[in-house]
Amino acid sequence: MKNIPTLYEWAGGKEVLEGLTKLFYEKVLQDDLLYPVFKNMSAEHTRHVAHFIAEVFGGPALYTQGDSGSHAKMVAHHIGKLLTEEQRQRWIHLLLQSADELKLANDPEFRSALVAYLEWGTRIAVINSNLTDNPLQPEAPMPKWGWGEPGGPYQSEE
Ligand code: HEM
Repeated sequence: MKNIPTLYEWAGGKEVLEGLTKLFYEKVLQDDLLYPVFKNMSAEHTRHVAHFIAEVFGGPALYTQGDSGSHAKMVAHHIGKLLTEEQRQRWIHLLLQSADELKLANDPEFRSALVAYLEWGTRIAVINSNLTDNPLQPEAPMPKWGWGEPGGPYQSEE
């Protein structure tokens, strides 16, 4: 059987993902639709998002251990932000544009897994942005993303 790398390994690891989010948020801050949403983001935001994705993609615990983050803390950042579908689509568009510009792995399998994750993650972010309370318990596990299929429909925590 072939040795299948994690998405993290295939993407190129920590430096590649940090480079991706760095370029991405430079674009975000130039974008009329997203600038108002991100204008107050912290200096660490860019690296934290890279570390979150790295961990979800099967890499080391860069977000939960390195940054003292958790899935619930990440979700908390989106609560009440009232993000729109238009903003979500622009977010994905700029992220994928950054991936192309940086020549991230572009094989169909990797890009399919990446887009699937971004579709899932951004839709969850929009749902959470319309809530007033965090639906996650502090100890909720980090999501894990691999090469395969979602496995079932969205069902709320209620
Ligand atoms: C896969 C999708 C996403 C992931 C993995 C993600 C990840 C994160 C993480 C890890 C943080 C916390 C950063 C920190 O600790 O400093 C955060 C904050 C935030 N995210 Fe997301 N996010 C996603 C989608 C989105 C989308 C689609 C939007 C808006 C269109 C958005 C808007 C924000 C905002 C406004 C914050 C707070 C920024 C601040 O500190 O002012 N996120 N996100």
